[in-house]
Amino acid sequence: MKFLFASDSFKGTLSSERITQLLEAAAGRTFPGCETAGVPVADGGEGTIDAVISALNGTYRRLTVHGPLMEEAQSFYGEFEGDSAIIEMAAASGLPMVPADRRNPLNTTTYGTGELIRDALDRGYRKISIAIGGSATNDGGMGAMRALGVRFLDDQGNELEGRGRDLTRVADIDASRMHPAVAQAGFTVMCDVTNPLTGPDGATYTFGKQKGGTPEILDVLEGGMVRYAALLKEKLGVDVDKIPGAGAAGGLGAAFCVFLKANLKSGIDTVLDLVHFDSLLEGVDLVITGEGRMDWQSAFGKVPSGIGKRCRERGIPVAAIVGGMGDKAETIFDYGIDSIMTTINGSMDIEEALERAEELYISAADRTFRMLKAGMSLGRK
Ligand SMILES: Nc1ncnc2c1ncn2[C@@H]1O[C@H](COP(=O)(O)OP(=O)(O)O)[C@@H](O)[C@H]1O
Ligand SMILES: O=C(O)[C@H](O)COP(=O)(O)O
Repeated sequence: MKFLFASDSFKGTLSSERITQLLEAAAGRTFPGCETAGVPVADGGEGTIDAVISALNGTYRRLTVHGPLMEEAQSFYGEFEGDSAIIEMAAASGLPMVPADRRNPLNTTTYGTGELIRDALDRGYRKISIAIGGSATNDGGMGAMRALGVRFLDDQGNELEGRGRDLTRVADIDASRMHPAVAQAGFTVMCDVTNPLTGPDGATYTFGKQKGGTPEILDVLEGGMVRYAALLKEKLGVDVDKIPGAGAAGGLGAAFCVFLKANLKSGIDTVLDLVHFDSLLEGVDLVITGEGRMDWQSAFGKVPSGIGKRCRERGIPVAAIVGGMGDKAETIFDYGIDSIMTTINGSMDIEEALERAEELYISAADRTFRMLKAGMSLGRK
């Protein structure tokens, strides 16, 4: 019996690596002597640098940047031998960095992510991967581009800060003062979702609510984002609106396409390739994956859908252990995931679930393995 563990982190509560440790212990309790392997994975959101640094022996560079509300924030990116670096936008502009009562995508900015890129360029890195997702922002990437020298102007010629609310004001773009090293560098962008920039499946209406957007705020931001997309097309000649991934991280994907001439890739597929996931599947009987919350968004390129796709191609069953389930979580059954177990095991509010994350995960892991063991005896009589 061989199990492979490859779960996304549970945002803000459990890292991918910790989940692997908990699964290894639980597997041994129900299947003593079973063979297990684990690999940290991520899809572009929080935890992507950790997964890639552990797979490729990178090191962390730590620095101070501006967080999502322009506050001072400690951040980091990953450095590798040669001239490669990996940046995770969630490490500078991520949702957990904003206290719940201050979350409002009109006010947040990706400026800090631009500062990370600027630092990497200044230190000579020219092959830069940027993982995007898990953001607190819906600014179309204006903040990040401003940190790299692009000026976004209102109809009076005043420079805008590059927060979400500026999407409704931006009337002109001046990219002439872009950091000179941008032109010498190659950027690969790892998106955690495949959503377009605008529309019902776009950045604002899909992910704006979790960033604190009320229906009224989302309507304002969507109006601004439509305007912004038209301006990018008019001033820079690039039509990003329908590119898959342009809507990742509140439209940061779109800005990277336009200003950095970046290729947008699936974050999970890129990470799975980097950790040689396909070869890890050799001889595996069952894979366990998961994420903090599984819902209809999970099929848009998140960890479970990426893992499910590769396992289904090889006929390997996949069980998911997730914190909670939301709307249409069962859609994931069409993407190679065979079952979903939640860690929340009784009536409790989300705060309690987050506080007791590890204990609840252990219980769910034990229940999962017991269920698998029971399933193995089916048809034996
Ligand atoms: N231990 C947990 N138990 C229940 N829900 C959790 C837990 N950890 C995170 N979550 C929920 O998961 C949500 C984030 O989803 P997750 O799948 O981890 O991130 P992402 O969608 O960025 O990949 C959080 O808003 C939180 O409500
Ligand atoms: O808006 C974003 O940051 C993402 O691309 C999706 O966010 P999530 O991974 O935090 O749900």
